[in-house]
Amino acid sequence: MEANLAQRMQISTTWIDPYKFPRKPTSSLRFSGRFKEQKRLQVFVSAQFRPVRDENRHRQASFEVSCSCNNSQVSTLESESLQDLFGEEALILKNKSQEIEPYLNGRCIYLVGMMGSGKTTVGKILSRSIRYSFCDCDKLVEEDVGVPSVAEIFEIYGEDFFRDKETEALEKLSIEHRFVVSTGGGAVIRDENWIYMGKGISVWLDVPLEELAQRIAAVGTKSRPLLDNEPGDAYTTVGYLSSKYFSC
Ligand SMILES: Nc1ncnc2c1ncn2[C@@H]1O[C@H](COP(=O)(O)OP(=O)(O)OP(=O)(O)O)[C@@H](O)[C@H]1O
Ligand SMILES: O=C(O)C1=C[C@@H](O)[C@@H](O)[C@H](O)C1
Repeated sequence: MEANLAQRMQISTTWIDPYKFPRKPTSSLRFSGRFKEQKRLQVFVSAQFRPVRDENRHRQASFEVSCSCNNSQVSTLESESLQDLFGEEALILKNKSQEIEPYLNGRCIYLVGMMGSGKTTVGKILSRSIRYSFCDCDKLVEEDVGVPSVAEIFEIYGEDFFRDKETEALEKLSIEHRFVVSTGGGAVIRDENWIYMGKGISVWLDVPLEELAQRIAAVGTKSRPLLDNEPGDAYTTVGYLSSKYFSC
């Protein structure tokens, strides 16, 4: 943040109950600043440590700071480079995205794909490469509803409510520029969502079923309401949903 802007801010800080916030930050601060009389800008900063293991199974700590403005996540900084995690693939993605950047004219990019297809991973690398902000649509909905996870929103209010909120979030994003948006796995099922996503460019991450099932089985389905409610193993469930959402 520019120094002169920071100087003009009246900063108040509040510790936030991590259980009420979707990202479950280790610690967080809320700043709010008043510019002139009418304009009010709220910036939310959250920080979290994530333990990760490298290929030799050494533990490493990764530190992430993200910043939201008017309930939209506007930037994320991570101490650990995602590029290191995905090596050559990340480099190819970075080079390709820099090639297309001049043709984007600031239009948003919407990543669509099944749960676990890599929308967040790819989105973060892509946004950094083309100097866009990264935004996770599920997180926008969680913040809007004030419930910390998609799974809980489904449980408390049901899927239709979640989908309505998702459509609202996409509508708000549709007037933005320079965002890479990771959409919810099921965002593709509503025609209305395509009208909003059509303002930008949508990219489908089409991952083979076997790979998806492995990724999902690795972390379990507890936090994934749609997958958790389906009978059968990860492969069967992913196959069923994938054909429901993405069969052409
Ligand atoms: N190209 C890749 N190669 C191998 N693993 C990957 C790749 N991309 C993502 N992953 C892994 O797959 C898992 C899911 O990735 P990610 O969270 O990015 O998917 P997503 O589409 O955002 O999922 P969600 O439905 O939770 O939003 C993560 O554990 C991630 O590390
Ligand atoms: O994790 C899940 O099961 C889901 C998350 C959201 O992306 C939703 O869009 C999806 O339909 C279900």
